[in-house]
Amino acid sequence: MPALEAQLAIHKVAKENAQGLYASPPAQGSGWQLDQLEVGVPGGDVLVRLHTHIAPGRLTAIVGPNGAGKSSLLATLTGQWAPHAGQILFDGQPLTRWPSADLARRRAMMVQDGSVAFDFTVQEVVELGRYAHRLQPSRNEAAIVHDAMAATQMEAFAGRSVRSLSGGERARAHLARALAQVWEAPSGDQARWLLLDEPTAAMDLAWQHRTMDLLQHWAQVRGVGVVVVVHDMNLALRYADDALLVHGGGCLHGPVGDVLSLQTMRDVWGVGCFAATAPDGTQQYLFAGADVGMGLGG
Ligand SMILES: Nc1ncnc2c1ncn2[C@@H]1O[C@H](COP(=O)(O)OP(=O)(O)OP(=O)(O)O)[C@@H](O)[C@H]1O
Repeated sequence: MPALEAQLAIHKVAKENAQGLYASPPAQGSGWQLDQLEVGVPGGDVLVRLHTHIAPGRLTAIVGPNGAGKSSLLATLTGQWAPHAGQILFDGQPLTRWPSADLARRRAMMVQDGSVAFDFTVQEVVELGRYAHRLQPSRNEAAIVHDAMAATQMEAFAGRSVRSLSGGERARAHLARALAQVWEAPSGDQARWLLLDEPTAAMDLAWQHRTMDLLQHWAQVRGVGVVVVVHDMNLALRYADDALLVHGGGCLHGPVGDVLSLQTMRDVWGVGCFAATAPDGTQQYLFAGADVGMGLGG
């Protein structure tokens, strides 16, 4: 079995191998250094062990089965949950030493549950993204809010109660809020980050692709680090640079095509899968259903 395939026998190695394909994380620097990190629900068991580095300017897809710990990892990256063990360094400094106001200007989060406590309009929700900048506002505050709504085509909904929106529209409003929060670099050339938990889950096919395309653009052109939880392997294969697969208590982190191999589909999800190449050369998968091996039904 080739070395890569051996590493991707996930269920056999995950518990021992918390490193993945990026087995030697670079020395402290920009981005997220996950140093012998153990993630879990506060007071609960450890769900995932990780030792890796997430670099800015790349789109990293977090993938894995339901309940594997993807949202728990994001909650730990944002500092909402403390790690069970190990530490997180953000731009070389322990996350716990970062003042929350500084962090809020550098990274925006979009959670899975997009419900809001008050009856805010879409514009008010997007303006909330600018709250972190209230002490040092940009000269472009109004334009940023407008442009963030335009980026997700929500200008026409600006005055609508966010509670009245469909699931996909609400997701676009919250994405606009996150974009507004990190629209401009706060100072110098510091990288900004988007940490997004299944932003495309409620979106139709077109918006799934528009959203991932937008995020890829932000990573490639603006140098923003994008960490996004997705369940759609074809979205990950098409738009992500890297995949961080969370499974069986460990993780595999590496170039998306290496991590999300045909073997991974079978080993982790038990789903038969065929590769097809799109006209633009992107590898995509056709799924043959659960536990059917390589047969296409019948
Ligand atoms: N607040 C909580 N209290 C108790 N258990 C929790 C809590 N939040 C999550 N869990 C449990 O921790 C495990 C990991 O949950 P998490 O939401 O991180 O998974 P996930 O990989 O994001 O799953 P999904 O793909 O379904 O969104 C699950 O078994 C879940 O039931």
